[in-house]
Amino acid sequence: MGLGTVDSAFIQDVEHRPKPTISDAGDIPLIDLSPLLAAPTPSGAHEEVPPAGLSGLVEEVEAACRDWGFFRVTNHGVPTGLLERIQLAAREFFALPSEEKRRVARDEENPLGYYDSEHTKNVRDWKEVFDFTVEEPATIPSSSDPGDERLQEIKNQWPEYPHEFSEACKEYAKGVEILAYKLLELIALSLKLPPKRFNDFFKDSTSFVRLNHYPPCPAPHLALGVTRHKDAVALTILAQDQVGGLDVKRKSDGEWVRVNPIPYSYIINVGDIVQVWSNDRYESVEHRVCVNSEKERFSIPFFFNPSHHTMVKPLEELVSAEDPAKYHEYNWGKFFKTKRSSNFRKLAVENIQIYHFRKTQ
Ligand SMILES: O=C(O)CCC(=O)C(=O)O
Ligand SMILES: [Fe+2]
Repeated sequence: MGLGTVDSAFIQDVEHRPKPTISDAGDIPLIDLSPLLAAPTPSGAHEEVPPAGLSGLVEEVEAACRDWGFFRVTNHGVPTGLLERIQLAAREFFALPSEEKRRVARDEENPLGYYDSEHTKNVRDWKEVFDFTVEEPATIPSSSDPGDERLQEIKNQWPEYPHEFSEACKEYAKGVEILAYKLLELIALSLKLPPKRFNDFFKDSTSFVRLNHYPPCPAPHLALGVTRHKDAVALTILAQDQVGGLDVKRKSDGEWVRVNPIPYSYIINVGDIVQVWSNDRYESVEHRVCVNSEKERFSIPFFFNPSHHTMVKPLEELVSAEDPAKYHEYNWGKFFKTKRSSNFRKLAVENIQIYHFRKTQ
């Protein structure tokens, strides 16, 4: 990071390097959530039928999740001031000298804090990150070993500078979590389920927020800010700045398309957990981040995750004799622990993925 030349650990294989031009994902759905402010909230519904004012919105969410796995939202209710405050805190934190940032570095024991050497698909990402959980502390398994039932409390590591940092982070997380629950309820309704069908899974959540900083890169045609990947989570709620660089693999034709920034909107994507719960009705879609040689970029994903003890499997209501469960169940905590410990270093093999739980048909 910050090297004049690019270390070979960052270099992508030829087929995964970004092309010089990319088309804009202009047709990615943009959903106006204002009906949520005017009509009863999704939680006002007690049945699988959305309240009158929300049925159009639920249909839009259904189409977006089915056709794209990605959408953007406006009028989402997260106060602008919360986003501006955490963006400023992130900018100030990443501008600190490296030794200062390393005082809150993650290590093998604690997966939270600062980190600049993540490998996605065994290629190093051109970025530095800071992770914190929404619940403080959060509980996860101590080991990825399925026979080991011990648990571990993971604690946020807050830096001394900037002084406002932890406050800005905590308040932002609380604000976005409200939006996360609204989206979860809309997604439940869109699958013809009661709006709170998923809510219990999120008590004692393992949700976390990541601050991403992508410094200018001298070789943006060779490296990526984040290598192509799918999010292992339930839902991601992403704030990106005005620089741009997020690419989504469009389902209709498999082309990479750029999600250009719209100020104060959020980018939502369904993760692997929703894919499994919905028995593949909604797929978790591949995405990546391109970097550029002039501008640094910041982004802030909120990863909405269930409790560690959640057993993830296709929902009973969505499977039938004609449409049997496509996945074996897996324990979210063990999955998370395996993924978090293995992305700490370059591996000789691929990291854990949900298709390892797919049933052969
Ligand atoms: O920076 C972005 O736009 C997206 C980052 C991302 O995909 C991730 O952190 O999982
Ligand atoms: Fe992602």
